[in-house]
Amino acid sequence: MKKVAVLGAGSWGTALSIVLADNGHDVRLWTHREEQANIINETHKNENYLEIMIPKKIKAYSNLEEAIKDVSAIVLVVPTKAIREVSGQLNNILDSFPTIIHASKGIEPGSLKRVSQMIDEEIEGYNYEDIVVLSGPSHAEEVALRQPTTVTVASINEEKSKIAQELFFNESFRVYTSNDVIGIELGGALKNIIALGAGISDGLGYGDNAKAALITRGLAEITRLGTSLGANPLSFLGLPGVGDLIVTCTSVHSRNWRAGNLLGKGKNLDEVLEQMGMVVEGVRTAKAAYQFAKEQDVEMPITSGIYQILFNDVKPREVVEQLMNRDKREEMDDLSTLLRNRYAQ
Ligand SMILES: NC(=O)C1=CN([C@@H]2O[C@H](COP(=O)(O)OP(=O)(O)OC[C@H]3O[C@@H](n4cnc5c(N)ncnc54)[C@H](OP(=O)(O)O)[C@@H]3O)[C@@H](O)[C@H]2O)C=CC1
Ligand SMILES: O=C(CO)COP(=O)(O)O
Repeated sequence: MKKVAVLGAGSWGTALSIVLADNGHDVRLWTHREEQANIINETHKNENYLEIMIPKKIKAYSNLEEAIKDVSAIVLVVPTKAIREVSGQLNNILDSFPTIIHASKGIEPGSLKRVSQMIDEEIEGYNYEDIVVLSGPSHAEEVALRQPTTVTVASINEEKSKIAQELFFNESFRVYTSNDVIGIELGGALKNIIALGAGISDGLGYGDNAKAALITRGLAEITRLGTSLGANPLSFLGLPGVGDLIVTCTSVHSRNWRAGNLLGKGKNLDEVLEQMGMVVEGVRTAKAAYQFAKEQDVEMPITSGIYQILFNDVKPREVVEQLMNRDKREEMDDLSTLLRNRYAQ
């Protein structure tokens, strides 16, 4: 049994706490709101985020220092926009270096940093190579019901990814390892943009053909950007790539899909975000990926179209028309060059 602190008591933090508690660990679920910690401890529910009973042995904390005392692992699972703030708070109170596993999916606009890079910048003295990312097709709602789920944990330090695999692995939560931190983080972050697109497509009344096109061509542009940033292209064929694209683009559980669906039905971004009440990571990540694509000189037409819908009030149908009328091309042209170059080395 290990002592583990899960920081972030939203849907995903709660679901991951349940996996850890099922595995016999002493789980401390930290929220930045004292009232929420009291409610969780009294009722064993976290109703705004998940409609399930939380095992009684999971204890909620609102005091960060108490929550992380003597833990061997910290699971950081706040929205990407809060990663720096929470990591900064940790920096002030950590007196040892437990294994840090993050499960957040996003890229920071402006700096274009991935989550592990932000953690590294905020926590002094922590070895970047030891940070672990957990990602994959995993709706919190299904994980909390112990439905079969598969994820990947990646770290440059193999020993750390094995520690994370051991912590979470059980009969309904199968965990693979990888050393491709860049690919695993980018796959999880960038698929949220495509999920917004899939929701928009459904909101416009388009069918399965359009969604399959978005998933497949979305994967192509994720792979283009990802490999230009140093990811292994094969990672995008795995759980945090294709797997997570399927799960978020085809499910009403996905907040990104739901937000896109409302946009497709004619609501504007402010109205959508107000209605959602939970984090929609694809919005900020679309801003970051649009900027990244320009910097890296990588073609990302779907991401660019979604950026135009989100931030420039371009009508979704106009974007669809632009996408369908782009210059004719061979399907695999740049991807085959990319794979040839990589494996010729
Ligand atoms: N839900 C899912 O199925 C999955 C989510 N993820 C990823 O996990 C991350 C978290 O998502 P999820 O749990 O779903 O999000 P939710 O919106 O469900 O919950 C976010 C939680 O973080 C808290 N929070 C927000 N800002 C801060 C802050 N500055 N300090 C401390 N806590 C803060 C929120 O508190 P408050 O209640 O006050 O707003 C809330 O408890 C995202 O990056 C998401 O992409 C990954 C896989 C699956
Ligand atoms: O990442 C997820 C499932 O793997 C959850 O996606 P949403 O944030 O769109 O709900």
